[in-house]
Amino acid sequence: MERQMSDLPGIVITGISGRMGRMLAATVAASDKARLVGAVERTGHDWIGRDLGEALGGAKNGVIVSDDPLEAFAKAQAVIDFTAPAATLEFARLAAQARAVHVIGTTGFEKEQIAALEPASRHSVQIRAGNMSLGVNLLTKLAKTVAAALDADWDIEVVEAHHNRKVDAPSGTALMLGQAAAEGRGIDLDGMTESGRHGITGARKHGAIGFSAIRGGDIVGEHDVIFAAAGERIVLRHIATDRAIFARGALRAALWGQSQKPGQYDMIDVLGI
Ligand SMILES: NC(=O)C1=CN([C@@H]2O[C@H](COP(=O)(O)OP(=O)(O)OC[C@H]3O[C@@H](n4cnc5c(N)ncnc54)[C@H](O)[C@@H]3O)[C@@H](O)[C@H]2O)C=CC1
Ligand SMILES: O=C(O)C1=N[C@H](C(=O)O)C[C@H](O)C1
Repeated sequence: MERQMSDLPGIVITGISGRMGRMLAATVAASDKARLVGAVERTGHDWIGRDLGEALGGAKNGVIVSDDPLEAFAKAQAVIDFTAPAATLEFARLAAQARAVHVIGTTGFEKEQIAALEPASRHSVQIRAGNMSLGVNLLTKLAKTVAAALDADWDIEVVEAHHNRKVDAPSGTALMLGQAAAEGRGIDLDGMTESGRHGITGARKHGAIGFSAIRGGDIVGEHDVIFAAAGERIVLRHIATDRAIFARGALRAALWGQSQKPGQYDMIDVLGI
């Protein structure tokens, strides 16, 4: 029997006017596996109450931009959320109330905020990753493998570059890569991190994992994991040239989440790698 449009999982996108919100709107609209049923922005934004298609500069699509997340989530099977940490904490609670899958792309969380996401995952599927692309998730595996093969005489440095509007550092991806390297080396990343070097810093701490951030122009996202030893260097690199890779990953997660039990997941779970 042919599948009706209304049988497809309904998706709500939060932060709809943002860089990722717009990319997600295009990705869901182009998909034959999901349909857009809601779009959320912060209260006071000038898109609230407007037809999304028109707000994006095209034809009407019948989705009205809302600042009432609970009402929007109640109509959806999944929420795709690339906003800001405080907003995502609230959306986690509301997604759990609506029993909707919550795909979290937001980065820049404090440790306590990550812990505060857990209670909602007892009632909803929560999928969170600092990077939703296949390439970066594969790179975390490689970083872990390389770190496991090398001793602490190989200095590990994570260098990331992003556009000049990015508000958090190190990037969520850099933290994923640093965490993977720490796991490979069998150390706790906390207490073994070096970042923001400036002035007379003293020599590099033996065994530390370093983080550096570049911000400029319209760089979508670039990450190097450098393993540097006396006389040689290994560099693992990912370059994102199109935000569509993150949006496609997020939509894939939203669909995958439809058949999972409540709990916390990441993109490694989704991709099965
Ligand atoms: N995990 C991944 O693969 C990726 C993650 N990101 C992360 O996604 C987040 C957003 O990135 P961009 O789209 O570049 O930022 P952006 O600043 O362009 O968009 C964020 C949007 O969220 C909206 N927003 C903030 N608070 C809100 C609230 N309470 N209710 C509704 N909307 C709210 C803002 O108004 C804005 O439109 C960042 O944390 C970024 O690091 C970005 C790209 C890929
Ligand atoms: O803010 C961005 O743009 C990006 N954020 C994510 C991160 O913090 O790593 C993913 C990607 O690099 C783009």
